[in-house]
Amino acid sequence: MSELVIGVFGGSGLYEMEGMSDIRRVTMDTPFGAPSDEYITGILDGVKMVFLPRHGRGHRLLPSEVNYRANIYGMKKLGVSRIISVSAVGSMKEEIAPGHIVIPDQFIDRTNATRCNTFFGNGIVAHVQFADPVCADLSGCLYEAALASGAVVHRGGTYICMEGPAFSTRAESNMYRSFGVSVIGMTNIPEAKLAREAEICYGVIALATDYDCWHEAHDDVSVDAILTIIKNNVTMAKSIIRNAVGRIVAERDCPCASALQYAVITDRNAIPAEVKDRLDLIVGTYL
Ligand SMILES: CSC[C@H]1O[C@H](OP(=O)(O)O)[C@H](O)[C@@H]1O
Ligand SMILES: Nc1ncnc2[nH]cnc12
Repeated sequence: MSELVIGVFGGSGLYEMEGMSDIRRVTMDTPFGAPSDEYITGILDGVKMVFLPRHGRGHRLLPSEVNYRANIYGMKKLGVSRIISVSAVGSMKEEIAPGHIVIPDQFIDRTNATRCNTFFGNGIVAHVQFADPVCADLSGCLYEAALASGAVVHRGGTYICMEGPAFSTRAESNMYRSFGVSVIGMTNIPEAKLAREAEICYGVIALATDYDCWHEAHDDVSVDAILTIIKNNVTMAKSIIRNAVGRIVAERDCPCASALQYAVITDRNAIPAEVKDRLDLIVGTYL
C-alpha cells in the first residue's frame, strides 16, 4: 500500500500552513513549466503534507496565469494522492452567508479556454469521466472536519468557475443565480480536471467571503471585503485541514484512483516516444 501524502492548494489569503514539522522547501521544474512557487513539505499530526500557494507567495499570479498543469504535476511527483483546495468564493444563495464554509460537489465551467485544463494532446488523446468532479470520499472527510471545527458548513453545491480577473457584472451574477449555483470563484475548474487526469482525489473547502453583486442589502464584492472575511476565517480553514488529515486513510476506494484506466483512446503505437516520456508520471502505467 502506498504511503498517504496529502496536498493542499492555498488560495487567496492562505499562503502558508502552520503546525507542520520536518519542513522542507522543494523547488521544482516540470515538463509543463514552473509551479506557482516552492512546495512546502512537512508532517502534520503524523501525516505527510505538501503545501503550495496557488497564486504564489505575495499573491503574484492571476487565476488565468496560474500554471495549473505544473502545480498538479508537482503534487503527483511528490507522491500526493489527495488534494485539498482552499478557495475564497462569492455566495450565490441567501443562506450561504459570508464566513460560512461550502464543500462543493459540482462545477460549471465558465472559463474561456485561456487555461490549459489537460495533460493530453500533441499525439495522445484521453477523455476522463467528470460527471462527479470531486472525490466523494475526500469531500465527506472535509465536511466532517468542518463540523468538528465548529464551522457553519453546507454540504454539496455547485461552484461556477469564471475567468476573471474582473468580478461579474450584475446581469451575469443574476444569470448564474438562475442556474441554481451555490458559489462563484475563478480557480477550481482546471485543478479539478487535471487532478482527475492525474488520478489524484480532489476536494474543496470553499470559504464564502461575499454575496458577489446580486444581493440588494449587501455591498458589491471587493478585494478589500474578501480579505477582511478571509483574515477572520483562515484559522478556521487551517483547523478544518487539521481535522481532515486524521480522517483520511491511505487506501483509496474511489474511482479517482483509476480514472485513466479506460480513458486513453489513441493507438499506443501511434503515440510519439517523446510524448510517452513527458507523460510517463501521469499515464505511464497504461501505455
Ligand atoms: C482575491 S479575490 C478573487 C480570487 O479569490 C479566489 O481565489 P482562490 O480560489 O485562489 O482563493 C477567486 O477564485 C479569485 O481568484
Ligand atoms: N464574488 C466572487 N467572484 C469570483 N471570485 C470570488 N472569490 C471570492 N469572491 C468572489
